[in-house]
This record gives sequence, C-alpha cells and structure tokens, in this order.
Amino acid sequence: MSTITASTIQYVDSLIKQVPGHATVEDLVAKLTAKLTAKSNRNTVLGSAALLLTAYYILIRRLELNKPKAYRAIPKIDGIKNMRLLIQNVPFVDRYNQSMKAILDDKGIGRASIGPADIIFLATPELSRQLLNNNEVFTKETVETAPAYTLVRKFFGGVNLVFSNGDVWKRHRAIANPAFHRSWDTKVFGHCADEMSEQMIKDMADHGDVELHSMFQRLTLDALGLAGFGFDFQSLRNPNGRYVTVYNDLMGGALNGMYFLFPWLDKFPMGRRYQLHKKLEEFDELLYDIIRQKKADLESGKLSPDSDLLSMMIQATNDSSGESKMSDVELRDNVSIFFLAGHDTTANALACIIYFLARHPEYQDKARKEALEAIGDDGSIPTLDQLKNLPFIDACIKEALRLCPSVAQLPARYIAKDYYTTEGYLIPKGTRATLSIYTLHHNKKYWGEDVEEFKPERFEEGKKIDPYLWLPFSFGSRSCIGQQFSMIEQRVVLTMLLQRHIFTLPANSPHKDGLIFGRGGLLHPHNLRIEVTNRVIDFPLPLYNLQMTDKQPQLINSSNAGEEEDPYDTRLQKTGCKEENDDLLVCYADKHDWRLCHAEMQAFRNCYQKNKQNAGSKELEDLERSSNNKN
Ligand code: HEM
Repeated sequence: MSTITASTIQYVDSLIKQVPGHATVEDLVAKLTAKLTAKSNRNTVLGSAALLLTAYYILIRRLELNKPKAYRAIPKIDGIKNMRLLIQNVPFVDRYNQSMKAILDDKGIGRASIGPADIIFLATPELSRQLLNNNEVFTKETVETAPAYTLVRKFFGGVNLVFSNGDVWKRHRAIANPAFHRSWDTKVFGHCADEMSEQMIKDMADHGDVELHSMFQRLTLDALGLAGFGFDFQSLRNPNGRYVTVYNDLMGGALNGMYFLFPWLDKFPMGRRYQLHKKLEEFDELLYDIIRQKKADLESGKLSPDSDLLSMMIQATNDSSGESKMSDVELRDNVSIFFLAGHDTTANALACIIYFLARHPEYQDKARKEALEAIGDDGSIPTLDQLKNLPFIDACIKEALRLCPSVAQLPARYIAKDYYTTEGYLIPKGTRATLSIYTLHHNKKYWGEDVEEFKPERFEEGKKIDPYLWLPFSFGSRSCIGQQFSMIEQRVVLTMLLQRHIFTLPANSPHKDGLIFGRGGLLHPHNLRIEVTNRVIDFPLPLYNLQMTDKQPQLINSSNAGEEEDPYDTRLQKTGCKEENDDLLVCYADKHDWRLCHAEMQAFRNCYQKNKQNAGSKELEDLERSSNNKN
C-alpha cells in the first residue's frame, strides 16, 4: 500500500504541474479519472479505487485544491488536537500553548477546522485593525442562531447589545451609551471595597489566607448589582445567598463546554440540566421584578432617572419612540448580558493585578504611596477627582490586563462576504474569524524578550502603545462599553485596598513562578491564595491615638492614663459628643479596623469640630492645649 501511495503522490504531483494555475478541482479529478481508467487494464479494480481515494485525499484534504490559493496560504492549526483539548476541558492557556502559539506568534494568522465552519485566528496589529474596522464583513455571531429552548439562548436572550449587528446593535448601543458614559458614583464601589476588606480579615483569621479570585467575583457582582440595577446581591456578606447561588449555578452551566457541544440535550432537560432551567426561571423572575419596580419608581418620581444604569436605560427608551424603544424582554436580555460581560471580567483583572503586586513588593510600595498621596489615609471613599491622577496605578492596571486579558480572544465573527486582507490572504464567506488578543499581548515581536514579565513601565505616561496591539477592551465602534465603569471600579478598589492592606504571595504558592489559569470561557487565575495583613497606621483623631496592627488593636489614651478622673472622659463629656464617640468605639470593637467605621468617625469628627467652636468651649480648648503641652 505504501508503494502505491508513494507512486500516487508522485503521479498526482506530475499531474498538478501539467495543469494551468486556474484549473478547477473538477478539471483535475476528471483528468485523473481518465488516466486511471485507461490504466485499469493493468491494475486491479481494487488498486484503482485505492489510487482514486488516495488522490482525493491528497488533492482535497492535504493539498486543499478545492480551496482558493489565497486561503490555502493561511497556515493550518491542528483543529482536531484543539477539539480534543477542548473536550478534555483543558484551560485556555494550556490549550493555546499546545495547539497554536507557535504558528500565531510567527505568522500572525492561522486557521483551524473547529466546529461547523473553519475558524481563522488573527494576531497582528494590522489584522486587528482590519477586523475591528469592518463590522459588515466580520459580523457578530448572534445568540439568535441557538435554538430557543437552549439554556444559553434563554439565559443571554435573543437580541442584546453584545450579540447583535447592524441597525439592531446601533439602537441598543444608542440607548446604553449615555447610561455608561456618565460620572459614576464612587461610593458604590467604595462600599464594596469596605465589605471586602472586612471579609478578607475574617478569612485570614479563619483560614490563614484569602482566595482572591472568588472574593473579587463577589465584589464585582455586588458592585454591578448596585451600580447597574440598584439590587444588592450581598454576595460579599453572604456568598451562599439565594440569588448569588442561582446566578453562579447558571453561569457555571451556560459557560460549560458540554453545554456548547450538546445544546440539543436542552430540548428535554433532565437531571442537572432540568435544575438549571428551573433556576433560570427564578433568575428571570428577579430580573423582571427589578425592571417592573424600577419603572414604577421612575414613574412615581421615587427614583431619579440617573440613579443607576438600568434607570437611565429605561429613561432613554421612554424618551425615544416607535421602534427605538426597548421592550421589557430586550431590557431583560441586556441586563442579563451586562452581568456576563461586566462582572467576571473586572474580577479577573483585579485578581491578576493584586497577584502581580504581591509578587513584586517594590511595585506594591510604589502603588501604595501613590494611592495614599491621592486619597489620603483616613479610610474615606475616594472621589472621582482624587482618582484622576494615578499614573503608576493605571500603568499597573494596564500591564496586568496585558498579561491577563479576561477576554483572551474575541467572540467569533461570522464572515458575511469574501474578504482579502491587505497581506493577500482570503477569509472566505461562511467561515468564522477571531482576534487572538492573548497572542497580541504575549508576542516577543511586539513586547520584547521580557514579554512574560510584569513591567508597568511599559505603560508609563508619554509612552505610546498601538491601540490595535493592546486590546483588553477591544477597540473601535464595538469596543467595550463598560471600560470606563471597570476602570473606575478598579481604581477605587485598588486605592482603598492598598491603603488598608499589604498583600503577600505565600512562599509555597503554586503561582510563585507564574500565574496558573483556570478553566472556563474567561481568563482567570486558578485558586489564587494570598496572605493579607493590615497596615499599621496612626489614628488621626485629635483626642487620642488608636494604634492598630492586624493582630492586636489597642486603644491608647494620649494622656494621663491611670488618673482617678479620666480627663479624656471629662473632655468628651464637655464636647457633647460622647454618644458619637461610643458609636465609633462600638463599630471599632465590631470591625477591628477603624477604616471600616468611616461614617461613625465622620459623625464624631463633625460633632467635635462644631462643639469646639461653640462659645463657652474655651475651657475645652485650654484643656486640650495643656494636654498637648504635657505630651
Ligand atoms: C476588565 C473588564 C472588562 C474587559 C476586559 C472587557 C472586555 C470586553 C471586550 C474585549 C469586548 C469586545 C467584545 C467583542 O467585540 O466581541 C467587550 C464588549 C462589551 N463589554 Fe466589556 N469588558 C470589561 C468590563 C465590562 C463591564 C464592567 C461591562 C458592563 C457593566 C461591560 C460590558 C460590555 C458590553 C455590553 C460589550 C459589548 C459592546 C458592543 O458590542 O457594543 N464590559 N468587553
């Protein structure tokens, strides 16, 4: 057989050389069949069939002569290997390293037979420019193509901002744009950072470390629920709460590879699938309740139209008319997709950046210094103004997003018509294409030999980075609408956490030589455990000093400890702020971190300032002055 194959290859080769460049496969096959038939007198029928089969294999499968030359020029990636790794649920980065990294790094383009149609991976800045500026050719694959009974379709909806094209997408983007591009209230994010701070200290006490990625998932879910829809998931306080569990189960189900590969099993769901469909009904009930309530509150004037993202979108659809309006189903489908697009993505980014800062204490110190200079050290939530000038922290965020782009490759585009790239490759109609953001971010050609190292200096002020090379949020008209939301959230959370805590990678961490990523659709660190300690700081109140360490908080009177009549108490009584002071102490006793008692501290401070200026409080000031002199 091997001699037959070898001679057939030689024979087919000689035939191909005789055929003009523009010959069709049909010409070739006809010519080949004629020759083989003529020789059949000498060969057995079996031999001829083998020859024909081998010739077909070589012409069509190997040489792909049924495909245009400009398409054949795109290097091939091993699709079967990729599929096998996908079914084995191998994490994205391992799958990528084993099956396509070498080709994409070198050639910047590759194609594979995965799924119903070939998929082309684009991985140079020039190719990303072409994909991102040709939305009519590189169209989004919509969820509508999934049958209506599938979990994915029911969960993410038929039409929404992420999975739509043309006029439908324009209408959704126009309604969502003003809601996203506004001045976000930092308090929501700050409130979540407060809670996370508290939870981390509890986890440290209970387990000796903190699983950072799931902690940030809880933070970003709470933040999105509050800032987006005015709904408090309370997942930081209660990770097993009803809606958190429902939501997490649904995400786990819908993004599981098995659900993508066998969607038809959803037609008659059984076992776990059945449970998930039931949970989806529960989740939908919640979403529709939120929408109904919001509409009623807006109508009655109970809620201001700019109170959260959903209110603004409802207001925008009320202001538009006819087809521009959004139905409740469309609003629900967008709310659902915002959860998918807007919570895990930022959680991954935050977990990665803390990991890199923990691995590089020198960068952590520098980032903390910048944070303290910008937002102070009194535990208050930073304002937008205070967050404007954070060049080093911003550089760290960008560098972490380079190394860990949550969206490692863009969701696939369906090719609506034949497209010739400027390099002369053909991307044929009916195939699919994606942009490999991960390759662009990890290619030595663009970032140098130290490409895998965390170096925020790459993004220092004044350094220009090609927007088609660094693309964590994509670029152009279909870039991430939530970029500003995410950046503000990251800045608030990072500055507040750096102000309060020190992050250390445990000596035996499996991540000590490099980040290990987990399974699933989005790139995220796998089981990332970090040690968190409190910074030691001085209490800034004028009356006494509270020094705290993470281990042993102590309240120290600044003067005259042990005297019979405690002048501290006397002074407090005179300020008339004893009640506020008690509230503050109770809060501190409860939370073990005065920075989590900001409201109580502010109330005490306001009261103290006010009473100090009262006529007749001179005695108090004298007392304070004499106490200072003694110290
Ligand atoms: C670090 C955080 C984030 C990353 C890395 C990220 C990344 C991306 C990327 C790469 C795209 C382009 C997808 C494509 O072209 O197919 C995208 C689109 C989108 N993102 Fe984000 N995203 C983040 C945060 C958010 C947040 C916080 C929200 C909402 C609250 C959000 C909502 C969206 C939406 C709605 C789109 C679709 C925009 C359109 O097609 O017009 N994202 N995001």
